[in-house]
Amino acid sequence: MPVEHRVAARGRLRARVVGVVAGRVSVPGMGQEGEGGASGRGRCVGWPALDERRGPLQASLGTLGQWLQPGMADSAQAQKLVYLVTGGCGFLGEHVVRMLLQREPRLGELRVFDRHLGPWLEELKTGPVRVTAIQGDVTEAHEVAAAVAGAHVVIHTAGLVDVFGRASPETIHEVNVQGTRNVIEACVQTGTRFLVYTSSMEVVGPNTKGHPFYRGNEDTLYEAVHRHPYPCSKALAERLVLEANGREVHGGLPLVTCALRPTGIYGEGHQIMRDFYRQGLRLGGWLFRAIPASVEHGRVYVGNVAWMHVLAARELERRAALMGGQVYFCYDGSPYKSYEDFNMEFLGPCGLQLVGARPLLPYWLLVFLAALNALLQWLLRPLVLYAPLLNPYTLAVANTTFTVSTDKAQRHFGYEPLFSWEDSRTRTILWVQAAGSSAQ
Ligand SMILES: NC(=O)C1=CN([C@@H]2O[C@H](COP(=O)(O)OP(=O)(O)OC[C@H]3O[C@@H](n4cnc5c(N)ncnc54)[C@H](O)[C@@H]3O)[C@@H](O)[C@H]2O)C=CC1
Ligand SMILES: CC(C)CCC[C@@H](C)[C@H]1CC[C@H]2[C@@H]3[C@H](O)CC4=CC(=O)CC[C@]4(C)[C@H]3CC[C@]12C
Repeated sequence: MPVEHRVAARGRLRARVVGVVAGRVSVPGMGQEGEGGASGRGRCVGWPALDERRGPLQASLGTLGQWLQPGMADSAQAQKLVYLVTGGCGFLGEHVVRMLLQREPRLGELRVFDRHLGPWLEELKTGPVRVTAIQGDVTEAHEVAAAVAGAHVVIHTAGLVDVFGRASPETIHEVNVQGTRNVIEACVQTGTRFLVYTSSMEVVGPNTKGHPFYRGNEDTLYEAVHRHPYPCSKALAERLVLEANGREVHGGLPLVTCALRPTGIYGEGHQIMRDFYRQGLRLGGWLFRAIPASVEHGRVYVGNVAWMHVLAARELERRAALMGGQVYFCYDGSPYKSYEDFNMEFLGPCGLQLVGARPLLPYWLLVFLAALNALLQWLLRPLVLYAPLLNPYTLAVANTTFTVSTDKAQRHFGYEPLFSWEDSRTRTILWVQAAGSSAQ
């Protein structure tokens, strides 16, 4: 393990740096001109309203020239940048970290900030890029500020992803909303100008009424009403990020922010996929259909989500006027299918079978079982954490069509999926097989 030491950051800020390793840089990406678009707004039932802290420059987005620091365009090729990835050791975060090291030619230093640092960071020891592992908590403003100080770009992907009732609503709110507020304030205090936030499709829906969202885009009208703490927190945090666009940061220049909204992410490291696989193995290779095949669920490969983050972060500087304050769904060529049929694309080749062309249990019984699980969770909470996959919220999400069809990220910053559906599928199958065999 690396030797623990402390570094002084700007002013009186201090960060806990637990390791410095280096990685590799390779192939550059791309980018092209695009046009403007709209961002979505959700409503959380039973949650506090946001502080109305709008930046002074928000209403007056300038021309590209106004956003560039003097000489930036000329020195763009030569300038090496410091990136910070919060949540860099999570499922998505690890892919973002690796993608930056492989595909961001201007990367000079990569800071990986997470509550729990992964041992795989040690692998990144060779190569020209300095990788700084920072163990920290986004809910601690001083830790965030110390990590952000001196960074050019922040990719804020840290979050508490919990739709199963493992964490309290207050904790989810604290990490996802206050954590995001801390990241924004740190950017403002320390002069960091570019912030990419990992939002979620859950910011839009499915809503509490179970309305379908069919091939929707960023401009599709949809009644976004949330009750569950996770989508509420993501919606509030996304709003904070978008409203922070244009705020003046230390040094006088405007903050530029955007939010990326993945649908259900799959790929190497996807815990729920691994859990389904293990459950199937325990049941002798069978899984039982619970949701009608006609309910389509949007899914996106983790490598493409990571690639979209890298491109968005890169292009925020050049296309600030266009991208600032915008939201983008994350999409790729993954087929539209029901949650279970989609999982079978990977679990099938691993030897599992999905039983039933139609759900084996009537829907009312699933609703009853989900409600029973919720009741048991509440009753048992003082004694033990009971958090099964099936609860009223997950059932509603799984049972509501939610698919996106958009090219906004392509138009605004030249995003094209880096991995084809075939590649994404093969990579995921190989990972499921390896993860499954390591569980035996
Ligand atoms: N998994 C999915 O299908 C989707 C995820 N997202 C969003 O993507 C982001 C990443 O999600 P995943 O990688 O799936 O989750 P994950 O749980 O694998 O990763 C989250 C990371 O954040 C870190 N983290 C949590 N609380 C923290 C804190 N207080 N301080 C510092 N680090 C903290 C965790 O240690 C973890 O490494 C989240 O913001 C999530 O809301 C959005 C859409 C879909
Ligand atoms: C047994 C049930 C009938 C099936 C359970 C499946 C569920 C566990 C999952 C179905 C849909 C998933 C969610 C969806 O992909 C959207 C998400 C976006 C996020 O930002 C976080 C994760 C999630 C909420 C994801 C969670 C698991 C499902 C509810």
